[in-house]
Amino acid sequence: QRHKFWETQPVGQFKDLRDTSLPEGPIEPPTPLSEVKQEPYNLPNLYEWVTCDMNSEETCLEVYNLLSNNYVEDDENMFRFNYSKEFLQWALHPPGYFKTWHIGVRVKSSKKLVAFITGIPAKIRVQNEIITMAEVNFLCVHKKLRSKRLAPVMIKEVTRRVHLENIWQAAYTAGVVLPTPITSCQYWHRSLNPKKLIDVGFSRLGPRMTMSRTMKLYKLPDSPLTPGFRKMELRDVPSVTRLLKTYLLEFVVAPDFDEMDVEHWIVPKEGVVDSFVVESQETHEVTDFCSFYSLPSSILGHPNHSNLKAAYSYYNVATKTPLIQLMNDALIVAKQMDFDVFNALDVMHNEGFLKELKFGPGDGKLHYYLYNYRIKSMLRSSELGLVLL
Ligand SMILES: COc1cccc(CC(=N)NC(=O)c2cccnc2OC2CCNCC2)c1
Repeated sequence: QRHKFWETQPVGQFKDLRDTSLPEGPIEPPTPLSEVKQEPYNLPNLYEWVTCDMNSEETCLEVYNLLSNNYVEDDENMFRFNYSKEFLQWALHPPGYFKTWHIGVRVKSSKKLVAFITGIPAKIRVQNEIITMAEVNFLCVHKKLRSKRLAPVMIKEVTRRVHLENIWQAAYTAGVVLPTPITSCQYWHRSLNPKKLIDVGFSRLGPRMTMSRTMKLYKLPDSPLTPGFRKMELRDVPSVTRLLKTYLLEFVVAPDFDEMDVEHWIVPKEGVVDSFVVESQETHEVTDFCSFYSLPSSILGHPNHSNLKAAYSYYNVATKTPLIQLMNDALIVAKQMDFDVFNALDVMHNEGFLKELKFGPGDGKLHYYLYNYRIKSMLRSSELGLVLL
């Protein structure tokens, strides 16, 4: 019964892991567009497909509410991701996006939105191949409709609509192990507001630690320490793009960003994504940058806290400033912006700062997957240069 659905899909199968004769690359060839199923997959009778226009305030609010009440929770069901409306519009409207890849399911009678799944196009390099893929995200089925096998049909429908745009690969993450991860990342948390994190049960007081000792342990300076550290601006896009493109070449799987992508994904958007550059005081060139996105979580059933303000490490490139110093400044500004916690995966060069900057390991893993693309063997998480939202 395990992976009944995934055993039918063009993804690396566990049984193939031993078979090193299988070539790296697409598992199935593209289908002629005329042979791609033209009509949507069948849904159970009571439900209908809908394309969600995220530029519509009303629809965006429906999607926000569905996710806010039914999306991913931590393993102990104490927290649930609470993506903001502005974040969802940012995440789903990158250059070249397709409205038809923002897919909802409504109850025919009540028109209530009860499920959602999305794709966005992205140029991803795998080794030396640059492939236009779909990044699939926000798969959500209302709690009351679980184990009706809706998720497989949602995945088949987004795959069909991706195929109609002549795109044959996808990238996605999950907190569960499916056939077959290209890598599994450990996530790490750096306390910024330890008292609140302990109050809400996100963290626990260490052995032989008092609350005041803990608050002192995580205390940070009031402002960044690196000379020339400032908020990124639109005028920094060319230099940040050069820094990021060069840096990401170090990794086996990474996005191939151009200036339009950097303008969309990295230029600060209030309450959504923040980024900072280090501008050399002598040459005025940008030598480093760091960025993090804002993904709050609802705190479930707590008497006096309802929201956990969390920053998630995004893309960081240090060429002159030590990475540890750059990321310490990221922690300092995140604390200044009243974030409670700063999260990071052990991808790229992150392992180099996690312990030194007092991150603690989370209690789970985030697994990365490619659809219809086989790679020889699993990557080390430090070989991954892709951060999904
Ligand atoms: C603290 O509130 C939570 C609410 C729901 C789930 C989790 C645990 C968890 N699953 N965390 C992650 O997946 C995670 C941990 C560190 C960095 N990025 C992450 O996930 C990102 C990227 C994948 N899509 C969700 C956000 C925590």
